[in-house]
Amino acid sequence: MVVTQVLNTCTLILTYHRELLVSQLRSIQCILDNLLACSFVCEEDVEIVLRSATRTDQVRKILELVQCKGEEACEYFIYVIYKVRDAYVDLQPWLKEINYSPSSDATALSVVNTDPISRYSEKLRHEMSRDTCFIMSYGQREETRLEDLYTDTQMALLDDCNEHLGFLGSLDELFADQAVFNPQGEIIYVIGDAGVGKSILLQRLQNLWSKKDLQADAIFFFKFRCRMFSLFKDTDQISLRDLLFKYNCFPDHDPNNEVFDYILRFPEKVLFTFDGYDEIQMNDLLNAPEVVSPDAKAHPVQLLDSLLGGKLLKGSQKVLTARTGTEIQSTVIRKKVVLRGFSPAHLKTYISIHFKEQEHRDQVSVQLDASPHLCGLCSTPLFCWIVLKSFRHLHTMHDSFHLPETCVTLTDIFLLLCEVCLSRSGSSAPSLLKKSPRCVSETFVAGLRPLAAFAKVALRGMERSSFVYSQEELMECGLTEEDLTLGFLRPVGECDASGGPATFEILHIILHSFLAAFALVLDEQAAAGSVLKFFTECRRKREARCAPCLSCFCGSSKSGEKTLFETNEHFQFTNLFLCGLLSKAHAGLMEHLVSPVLLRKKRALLKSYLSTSVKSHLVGLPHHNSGEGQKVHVLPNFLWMLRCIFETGSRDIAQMTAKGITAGFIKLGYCNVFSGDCTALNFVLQHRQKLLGLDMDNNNISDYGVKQLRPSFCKMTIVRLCVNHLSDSSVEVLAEELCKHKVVEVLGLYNNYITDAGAKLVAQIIEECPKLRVVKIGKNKITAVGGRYLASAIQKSASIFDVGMWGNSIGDEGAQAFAEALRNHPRLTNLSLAANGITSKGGRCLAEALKENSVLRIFWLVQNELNDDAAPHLAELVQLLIDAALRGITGTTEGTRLWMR
Ligand SMILES: Nc1ncnc2c1ncn2[C@@H]1O[C@H](COP(=O)(O)OP(=O)(O)OP(=O)(O)O)[C@@H](O)[C@H]1O
Repeated sequence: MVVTQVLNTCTLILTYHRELLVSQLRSIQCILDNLLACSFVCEEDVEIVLRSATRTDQVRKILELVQCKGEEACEYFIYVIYKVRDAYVDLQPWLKEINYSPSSDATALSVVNTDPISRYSEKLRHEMSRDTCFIMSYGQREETRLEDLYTDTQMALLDDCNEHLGFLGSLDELFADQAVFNPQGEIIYVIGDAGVGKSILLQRLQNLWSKKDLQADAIFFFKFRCRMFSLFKDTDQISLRDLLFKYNCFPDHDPNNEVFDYILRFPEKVLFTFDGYDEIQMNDLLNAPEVVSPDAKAHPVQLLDSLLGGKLLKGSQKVLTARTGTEIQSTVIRKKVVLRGFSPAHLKTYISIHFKEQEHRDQVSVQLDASPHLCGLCSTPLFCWIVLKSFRHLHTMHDSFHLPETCVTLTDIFLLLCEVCLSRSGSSAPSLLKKSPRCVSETFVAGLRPLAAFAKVALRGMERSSFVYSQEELMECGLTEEDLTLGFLRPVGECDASGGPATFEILHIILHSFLAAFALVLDEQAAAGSVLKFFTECRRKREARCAPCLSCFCGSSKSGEKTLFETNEHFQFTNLFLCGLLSKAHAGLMEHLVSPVLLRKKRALLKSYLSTSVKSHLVGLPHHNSGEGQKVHVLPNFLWMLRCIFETGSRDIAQMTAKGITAGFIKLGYCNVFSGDCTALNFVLQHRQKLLGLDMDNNNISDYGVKQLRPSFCKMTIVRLCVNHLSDSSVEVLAEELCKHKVVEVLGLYNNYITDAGAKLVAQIIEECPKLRVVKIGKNKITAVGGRYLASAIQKSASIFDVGMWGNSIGDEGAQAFAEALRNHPRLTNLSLAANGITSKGGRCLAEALKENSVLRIFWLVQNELNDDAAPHLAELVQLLIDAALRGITGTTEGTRLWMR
């Protein structure tokens, strides 16, 4: 401070702090540019400075120069350091130390930021804005702006055990501390099913950052698609610098490597996005040592591994996306977000963004409302996009186009997409006056040549697990230049690592799978049996899969054998579409494209394969006995089997599967079941004669899924739908069905969005279903009103024995109602009223009621607002209970201690 007062002129300040400035001042060019622009120095001065060999000498020269020019030049020198913060980050503490505040003379002068770091940041923003402002659309003819079409989706936060922690309110919250379960971890891990919008979410982040609208402290943003890493040869070796600059953008005018140095010094200012980690392919390279030096050359996958594992650029911010089910080491994860697709409200918004005309909005909404199954499919943004796009296109082309109805399959949706692409070939803009009748088979027959060629391309890619094609390869498969604009492909500039000719990929990986399936069906040359090649591949991979992992990122592979990391979902999708294309429902169309005899042969082969594998799968499932009878926890492959069976539409196989489930209780918990899958499940369960328990906890079935399961509830003894985003409208369906059939024994609805209206319906189920023993309805949105309905129903029920109400807000009024229910209840043994906002008033009522209850054994009251007032009353009853969990009582009196016993 004393020094600052003495050194009251900038000239003296520079003299006094010369040593520090010489050692810390970087970005010489920016200082020189500004001194020159304001005429404090001339061109010749600049030349003299730049002639010095080292940076430190250059700084010395500059200091001499400005001090020679006088006080004004010295102050301007400091002012530049003050204004261009990013470039002179090291000197910011020094400015504080000297208490610098610019004079009005200095602020009258302008400062231009010509610092390489800021310039590079600007360049990155500019290129990122250009690359991210459009959303994928059909072909290269039509483009939609991201900001016009982007709609929020449900982004759920998970903890390290995959327990639901609520939703993200906005994308900015992605970087907030909320739900961080491992502060040492650096990766924000975003997972979700195929087509749920992971890539679009990253695109949105990139676009926001490019416009400086993202609340993340990042000067640089590097985006990578994991798919690009499969384009490198095994022998390729590159440096981290090349990985960053060659595959994003190159820093101009940076002779002293300042940008890269900055990145190494301040990795926390760098944000990375890596899209599609499930597509990373592992190979022998992974046994090579990890990369720890930023100067070393290594295979790009190793660099990726080291970046993700924090061995390189430790402290950088990283968002990684992958398909659900892709496991990575939890120690590197900071927080986890799972994308759940569109909620009904999002869907409405998306429809209104898509259609400007009210008439179209209404038509689509009416058609969707009539089909919960289609709505379920449309909760996945990709499927929704196809459905709405197809509607718009086909509606303008043809007289009366309706969306597919009740039993729409994924094959139907992708056939629609192909129809749209093919109907665009050679067609002029659709005219409102000249609408033609729609004939699907005609469109496909007319477009068969390009369709078969695209299918061939897709099959090739699928066989070699590489999804990027050169124009040459496309031509080899029979495509013409004109075909490329049909809409099946999109260019992928960023994968063009070597600056070579353009490369392309199929619009979306699921369309890729669909086209590969089409190729298998169309192929008249290969043996009919080869149609099953990807089923075999999936089985092989299932059997071979052992701890798949990147070397340091996911633990090391012990076997040393060539292990594949990628999920085999694209094969599973190909199989699924194969089932659809060979189904009887599509025979009418396919017979126009392939010989009917061959088609029948392939169908028979597929059917026989499916039957055999369903049988062996079901026999092989691990059964175990539980209090609720024989139970079987199905494996994820079971879900794919159900999906395939549904696509075939084969009642025989569905019947056989239903019979093959010998256990009385199947667990499909944490199986990633989404609402669209419920139709497939229902398709099989319809054929089941015997009663069945079904545990679907922790999935994403939503109200649409429950509606799809409606016909199956008649045989369900156990209905567990906890953590599934259900609202009261699901409970309406349940109440109708369960009360009609009265076989239900266990009802699990924990952690959904059920309100008092839903609670009233659950109360009806309790009253009307005489076998109902267990009801779990905790963590919903039930208040005293709903609490009273439930308590009154429980009071009347002679069968109910276990009730979980934890985490609602029934308060004292609700507690009073439960107290009444407890009084002399003949069977209620377990009750949880924890975390319900109950105070001592409610506690005293419960205590009084307990005096007249001799059966309650487990009673949870933790996390309420009881205090010592209630304690003595309840305490004397503790002895009666086996496990009275009554913590949460405040106060330190004798009563409390008694109570805590
Ligand atoms: N939030 C969104 N708003 C509007 N449209 C979306 C949104 N998310 C996805 N879409 C639509 O769905 C399509 C597929 O999304 P995207 O490619 O991001 O899915 P994904 O989860 O990355 O799929 P995959 O795992 O199969 O690669 C997008 O091209 C877009 O048309």
